[in-house]
Amino acid sequence: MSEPAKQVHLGAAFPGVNNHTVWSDPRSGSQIDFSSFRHLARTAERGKFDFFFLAEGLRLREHRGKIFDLDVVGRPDTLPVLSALAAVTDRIGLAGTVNATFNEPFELARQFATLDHLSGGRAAWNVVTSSDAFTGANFRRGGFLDRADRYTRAAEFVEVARELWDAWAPDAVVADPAAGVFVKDGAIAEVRHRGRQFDIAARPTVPRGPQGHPVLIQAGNSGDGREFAAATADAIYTIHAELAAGRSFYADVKGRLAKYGRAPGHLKILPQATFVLGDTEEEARERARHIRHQQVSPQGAIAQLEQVWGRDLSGYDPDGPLPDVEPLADAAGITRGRARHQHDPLAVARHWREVAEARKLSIRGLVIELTGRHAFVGTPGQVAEEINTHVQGDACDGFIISGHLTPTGLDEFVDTVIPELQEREVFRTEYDGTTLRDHLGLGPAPASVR
Ligand SMILES: Cc1cc2nc3c(=O)[nH]c(=O)nc-3n(C[C@H](O)[C@H](O)[C@H](O)COP(=O)(O)O)c2cc1C
Repeated sequence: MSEPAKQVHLGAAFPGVNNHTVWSDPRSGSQIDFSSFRHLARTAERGKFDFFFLAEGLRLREHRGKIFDLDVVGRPDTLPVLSALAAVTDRIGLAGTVNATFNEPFELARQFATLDHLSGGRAAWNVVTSSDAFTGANFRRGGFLDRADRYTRAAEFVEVARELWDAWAPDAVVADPAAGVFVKDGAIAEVRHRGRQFDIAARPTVPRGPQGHPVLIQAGNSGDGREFAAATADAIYTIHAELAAGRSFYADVKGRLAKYGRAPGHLKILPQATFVLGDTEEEARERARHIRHQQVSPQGAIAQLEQVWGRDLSGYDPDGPLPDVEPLADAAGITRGRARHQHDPLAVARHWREVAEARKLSIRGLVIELTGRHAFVGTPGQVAEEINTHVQGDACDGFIISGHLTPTGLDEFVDTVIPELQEREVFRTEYDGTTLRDHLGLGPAPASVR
């Protein structure tokens, strides 16, 4: 008998604070009103998604000394939004991105345990590790973390959070009126932790949550990031959505699990992806072309070029060729906050020149060509088939997907692609369990050590 097909896992990301979110479209709604978050979360729940997902940005991006206002700017805080969504959804997981560099374990463990209670076991924490000084200047530590330390801090952070989540015995609350006892004697441990990053003695105030430990997601790509995920996380949010790149990432990360006593199924690999649908493939491609032009405006193309070149290029024509001047070697500084292409601008510029020359592309054409996200483009059947090919081909376990429009960008996917996946028997038609751990097939959290 052949093996049963792997089940596809899906997260629904609220469109981000980046140029992939098309805010200029007349159909685009509020980025801030609760009704937008509610619409998207409920749509994803109607589609039986595993979870709804919010990213986090802690500092507004600046470009050439000004707030970068070509993309969406500004977002409400993640945890209150997810807490409010817990009240208007029943089953879907609620995943929030929160930084391990600038927060404290006691506060964060308490907040996620609370979300887990409010949602009946649907909380997930996406642990991110951005450590740049620009963002760090927001915080009372006044500084930031050496980049090399970002995962040692994250690992110690998660270790402490787990001790805090385990501090209440599962049966701590007895509420026995006859005996006059509310909490069992000795059932709430004091957590004492002395490490390089944290030195605390704490007795958590929130009882153990329904999931024990909220689901942990990790977003990061380096070797250290992969190792941290293999040791610690339940899922990875990755950028490797192309089939070949996905396969090699998948093999690499799943191959790291055994040494931590973990099985391949314990860590789900979920690349980010987007989609464009049409009644025919040609219509979908035409729509995708239109969306890319909405995402990369003429000014946006110049701004992205300036990020790589590290200098003012406002005098160049976006519909003309690449600048004849070379990038400044030290491009860091023209854009502050989360920006792409900062690592090796000279190499990026070389590659961009080669592509522009080979394909005879203007500045804007090149940026459109090279800065898109992985997109599934086609009819609903084609998109479902491609998603399934990635999952069955061990390039991933599913995707965290986002549409281009807030908040209705996912409607079409839920109405047309989800039924195609269900028809192929690779995606649930109903939720089997009640918790996010159930949806992801993770089994219970490690039992409390108490
Ligand atoms: C797919 C993906 C999504 C991410 N989302 C966020 C985010 O929402 N907020 C944030 O501060 N950092 C985010 N990050 C940044 C990571 O936490 C991390 O700082 C960065 O990837 C550097 O770590 P690395 O060297 O291991 O890749 C994301 C990273 C990836 C790969």
